[in-house]
Amino acid sequence: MIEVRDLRKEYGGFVAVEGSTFGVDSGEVFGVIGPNGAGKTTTLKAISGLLEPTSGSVRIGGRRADSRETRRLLGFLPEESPLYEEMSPRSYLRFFADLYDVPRDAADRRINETLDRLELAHRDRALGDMSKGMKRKVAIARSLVNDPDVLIYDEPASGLDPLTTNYIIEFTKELAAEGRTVVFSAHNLYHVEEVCDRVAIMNEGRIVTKGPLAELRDRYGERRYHVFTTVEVPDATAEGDRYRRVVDDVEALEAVRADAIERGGRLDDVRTVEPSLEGLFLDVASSEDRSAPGPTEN
Ligand SMILES: Nc1ncnc2c1ncn2[C@@H]1O[C@H](COP(=O)(O)OP(=O)(O)OP(=O)(O)O)[C@@H](O)[C@H]1O
Repeated sequence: MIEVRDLRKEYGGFVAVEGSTFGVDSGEVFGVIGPNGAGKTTTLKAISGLLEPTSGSVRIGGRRADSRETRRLLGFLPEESPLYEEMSPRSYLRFFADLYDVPRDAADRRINETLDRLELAHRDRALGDMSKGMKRKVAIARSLVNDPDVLIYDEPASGLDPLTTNYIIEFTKELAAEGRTVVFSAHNLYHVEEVCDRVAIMNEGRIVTKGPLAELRDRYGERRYHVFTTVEVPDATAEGDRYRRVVDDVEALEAVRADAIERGGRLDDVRTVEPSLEGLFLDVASSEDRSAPGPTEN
């Protein structure tokens, strides 16, 4: 659905994005993650046809990102979305539906449905009097007025309280489950972990790695085992009436079991702890420093 090839964007002489290549399949949720200034917004704006690449190409459904046809099937949620403060959500959304030539009846139906799904009350109150979370929901509703197949969401839940953040993440999942393709940027890695099928990790304008999260975890993250025993074993910490030892592999786990039996106890429980994306990101960044691995294919 989305094909980004060798994307490069310079601002003046400054290279903000360089050599970005990736594809996003129809119905997929793809995360672009990385620290501030990594080039996420620039990438998302280029996909949305709002920024012309210095070189390279972006194609959506086989067409140029900045073509009229593409614009009709795309919904963009900017990182900061200034709303017209004196307008109500309803009049604001009608205004954008008009820009897309959505017939008034269909527009009103869609606006009501979307605001219902987003549980947004006070549809006729001025936007200026609304909370940050409510405004973000209106901006999300705006990205849906043309019923787009492709959604490009720049930090959709940034700076919101945990409840609203969770709500927006769940809503994004629903949009993907309806078959829409979603490209999503975040620097809070927890959000990405919740929603994305695959991710590209960016740093200083380049994609340092990309792929399914599980694969990136296998490549970079370390899985650990938390082993619980009924008796004290070396290097274990007491936890209630049990002892816990953290090990890296199955061999070490077996050794803890043997230690427990030797001391007259037994293995009580084992929990596998997957590395968090946060840890994974640090691993990728540090292996970049050491060996600068090239980006992998899709
Ligand atoms: N219009 C511009 N003119 C000059 N430099 C720019 C412009 N827009 C972005 N940059 C620079 O390009 C780099 C990438 O910016 P971009 O906004 O794409 O990063 P980002 O990963 O989205 O960061 P953040 O998480 O802070 O939003 C940054 O160093 C930024 O300062």
